[in-house]
Amino acid sequence: MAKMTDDRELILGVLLEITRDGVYSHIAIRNVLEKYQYLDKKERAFITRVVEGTLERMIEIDYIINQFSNVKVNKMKPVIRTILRSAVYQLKYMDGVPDSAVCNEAVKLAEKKGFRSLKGFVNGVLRTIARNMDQIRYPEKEKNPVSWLSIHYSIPEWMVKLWLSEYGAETVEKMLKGFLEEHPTVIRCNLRKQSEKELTERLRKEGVKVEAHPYLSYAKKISGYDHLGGLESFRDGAFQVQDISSMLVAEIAAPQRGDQVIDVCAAPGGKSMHIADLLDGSGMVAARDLTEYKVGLIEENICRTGFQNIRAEQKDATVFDKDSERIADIVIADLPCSGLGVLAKKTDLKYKMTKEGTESLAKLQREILEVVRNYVKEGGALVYSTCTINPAENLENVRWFLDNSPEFEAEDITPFLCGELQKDVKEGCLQLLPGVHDSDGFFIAKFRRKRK
Ligand SMILES: C[S@@+](CC[C@H](N)C(=O)[O-])C[C@H]1O[C@@H](n2cnc3c(N)ncnc32)[C@H](O)[C@@H]1O
Repeated sequence: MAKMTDDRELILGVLLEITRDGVYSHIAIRNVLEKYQYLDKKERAFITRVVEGTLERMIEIDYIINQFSNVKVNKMKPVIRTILRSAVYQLKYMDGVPDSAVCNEAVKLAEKKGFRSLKGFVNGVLRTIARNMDQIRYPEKEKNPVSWLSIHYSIPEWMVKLWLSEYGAETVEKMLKGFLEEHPTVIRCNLRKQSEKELTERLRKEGVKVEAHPYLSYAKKISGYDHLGGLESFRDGAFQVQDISSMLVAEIAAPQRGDQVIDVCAAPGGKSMHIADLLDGSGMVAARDLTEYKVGLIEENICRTGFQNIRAEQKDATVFDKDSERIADIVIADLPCSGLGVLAKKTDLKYKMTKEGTESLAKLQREILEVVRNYVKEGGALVYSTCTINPAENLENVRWFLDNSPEFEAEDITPFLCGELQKDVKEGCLQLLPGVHDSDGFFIAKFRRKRK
């Protein structure tokens, strides 16, 4: 039992780092699991599940707490608020943990953290919630769809409104459900290292379950392994973890032997490595990013695969690089964005991103596009992509770009896609939606510099 208390204290620490101190959830979770390597598999899984689940369901959890507590969540001390949140997650979503244990452990933890005087409060709120879990009053779906969707799927109201106006209620609900579903790991076979068939056989020998992905033959869904670092095939660089949506960028870029490619925002290097692979040892990919740290991440990936036709460079994409003027057959602009298409993977992002944040990112994207279009040679291509489902960062930016860049024309990406995706191409571009497509939310457009 003492061990469980320790786990809950670790959970509290991680959640505070994320919600109070602004640390990214994947980093906070990775740090704690690395620091406490002696924890067994079950404890590690418990910590990960409670942290991620609490973040995933935090809007609903706060709504429940507010219904039964006189002190509202936003008035509580961060430690108490966080203890209550993770306890309510366990009460509502983890059948395997008895309610009494959840309440007792939360009370003990409050005392251990110096809140002896609030033990009664924590106990009272949690026991009332445990008793009334079936009696919670939610907003009515028909009368107040925005609140209902927001609370039911724990998505901020401003995001629900944004998507309702663009995609309609039925699609939005599919998307929100999609964010909460578990997704298998998707990998890309490094074709230069082996065929997809050879990789599948190798992975199966290592005990991994491998399934085909419907959108691309060399993409696979894998499961049933402990951790990636434990697989020799991964350490050898036989494959790359990459969502299918990201793989489509290189497919749509369609590099030809000997092409010069500049990827202006490349870290950690997924799309650059993919293009280097498709170039089959020829040409060159300049994989750039802003900081030394990010460039280091690209270098690690280059090292792992051993590819020779790619180099990492530290360059600010908003600053014009004279040496790159009109030299690229392909420029990849996979730009910093609000990330609203990957909320399933980045559980804390929905609380950190704001409407204003999306607006300034849309501006930054325009600023970068204005600079990097100059690197595309005559007849060359510029591929623009984001991992968001915010129209202002996607189709609206495409329209803006075409209006302001008469030397470019839109290129229809339909021929580069499988039949299932071709029907979703709009104005030559593809908007993938989580829960609707078998992928993250993602956007891809392609422009070509006209020949004179
Ligand atoms: C969407 S991520 C790129 C993901 C990458 N293309 C891949 O497939 O692995 C956007 C990247 O833009 C970088 N970035 C942000 N501002 C930048 C700038 N001014 N110049 C260059 N890179 C920038 C970020 O560091 C981040 O790595």
